[in-house]
Amino acid sequence: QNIGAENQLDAIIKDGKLRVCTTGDYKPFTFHDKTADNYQGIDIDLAKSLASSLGVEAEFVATTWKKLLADFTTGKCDIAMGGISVTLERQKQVFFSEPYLVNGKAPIARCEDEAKFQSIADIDKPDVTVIVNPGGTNEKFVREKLSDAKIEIYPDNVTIFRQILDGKADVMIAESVETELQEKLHPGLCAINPEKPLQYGEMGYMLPEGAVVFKAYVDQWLHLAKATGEFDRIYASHVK
Ligand SMILES: O=C(O)C(=O)C[C@]1(C(=O)O)C=C[C@@H](O)C=C1
Repeated sequence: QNIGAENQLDAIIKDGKLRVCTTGDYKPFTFHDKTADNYQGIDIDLAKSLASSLGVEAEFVATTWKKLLADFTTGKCDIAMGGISVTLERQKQVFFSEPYLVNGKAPIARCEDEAKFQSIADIDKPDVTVIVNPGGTNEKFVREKLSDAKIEIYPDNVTIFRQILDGKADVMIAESVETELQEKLHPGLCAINPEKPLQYGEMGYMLPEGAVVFKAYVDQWLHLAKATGEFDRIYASHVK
């Protein structure tokens, strides 16, 4: 259905559901658990909290990093949540909520290589293989910053970290929150300087272009989630 932008909030309430586009491949924000057949993560819990504040159900709509913008701009969902970077390129076609996290791109590698990969220049060498998931800002970053290193595209952002451990690639450059979690999930991998990312980044929720009333609501809900400690509680339950 094509909802007039200014009526988005009313339409969601009337519809009884909040359709949330999410990729399900990005811990700790959005993860599709195949066995349990459900979505888990910081942004999944926050989506449920947003839906509940509206008195509606959250309905998760699967998307991919490649299809995210197309799925969103063709109206497959009301909001997109799950570790999405705010970019000016996307902002030309959509609105973003206020940013809810600041982090940025940082490397992760086998721990024995930590000293070898301290900077972009260290990584950008012909004998270094950088593995990257396609379609998002990780791919954009490595394509812009690396010219000599080998770039290997690997489609599954869930098993991608295992590839480094197995020696199929040397480094991945991802978001610092993610590298800090993945080093815990993969003993042998080390997040490299996550406190000093190689590039500044912010995460936000993707909203329909022009949906000013809905954006005002989401921003206020987010503000309250932060002010009341709900945001921190949800965050801490996924990042131990
Ligand atoms: O495109 C974005 O918004 C993202 O931040 C998503 C993105 C990516 O850049 O590919 C970020 C980190 C994860 O490793 C997976 C997905």
